Amino acid sequence: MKTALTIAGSDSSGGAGIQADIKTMMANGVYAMSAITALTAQNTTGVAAIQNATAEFLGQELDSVFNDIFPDAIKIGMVSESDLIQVIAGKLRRYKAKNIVVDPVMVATSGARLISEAAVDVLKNELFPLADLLTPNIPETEVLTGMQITTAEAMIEAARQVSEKYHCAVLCKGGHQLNDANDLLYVNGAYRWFEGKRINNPNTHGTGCTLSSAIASNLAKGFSMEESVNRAKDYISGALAAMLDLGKGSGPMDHGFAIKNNFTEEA
Ligand SMILES: Nc1ncnc2c1ncn2[C@@H]1O[C@H](COP(=O)(O)OP(=O)(O)O)[C@@H](O)[C@H]1O
Ligand SMILES: Cc1ncc(COP(=O)(O)OP(=O)(O)O)c(N)n1
Repeated sequence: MKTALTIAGSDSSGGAGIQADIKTMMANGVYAMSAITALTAQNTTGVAAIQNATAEFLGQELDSVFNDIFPDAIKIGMVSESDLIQVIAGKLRRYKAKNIVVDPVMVATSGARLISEAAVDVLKNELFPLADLLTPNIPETEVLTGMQITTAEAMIEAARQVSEKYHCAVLCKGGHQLNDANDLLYVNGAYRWFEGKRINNPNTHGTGCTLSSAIASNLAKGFSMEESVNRAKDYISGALAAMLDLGKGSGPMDHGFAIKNNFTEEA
């Protein structure tokens, strides 16, 4: 069985972060492992508190995973402080990690800031150069380029700039702002649109986490970057279309929609 590791924060309400990643990886047929960067006290209405792991402990989590079950792909999500980012970068280099997907999580849809101002530069300088794929949404792409992105052309130009600067593929997600649910992949000097029909579901908590871990799962299984994105788009569309409705705010998706079977039947 292929394996994937998520390095991210825990979401106590289970819709984003580590919990979304593990559910997604399982539904996409890979063995899921985790290194937790932070605990968040969070639900569908917002983030009440954040407790970061220490850099030393995060390092021990990563050593424990890499020295035993080597991950075929890695997804990196919320990492809020510079020292944690530096530990991750050091371990990825040391263990020669491959198929690295970095979701540059900055602000939750609920409005909570999930990375300190100071850590954004460390993320760019230390982690981005190790990534095979970056998956910023439009506000994150604006922070990374200093551009204002209001058109499809601006999305292409911004993705080009990020891809050339960090020598990796970039998937700029239009889900929250532009163009239906069309995302733009910029890879090796060329771009391709991945078109998604916008699903009229107000419950989109954890969409970014879910997409990036679905892509990592498919890279772990040996699919190309383009096919991994294609399959991940199909998966997230299915999870949104299942119309789960939980919580008082923007609720989670049904990550298990594709694996409903005898074990999920109710009495
Ligand atoms: N209502 C929707 N219908 C279909 N796809 C969506 C919808 N909202 C987001 N997506 C898709 O979910 C993925 C995550 O995008 P996005 O929500 O922008 O990420 P983030 O959570 O990082 O802001 C993208 O592929 C995006 O196109
Ligand atoms: C612990 C944790 N990590 C990441 C996020 C952000 O999730 P994301 O999928 O980018 O988007 P929203 O959930 O904000 O739609 C989070 N909330 N918590």
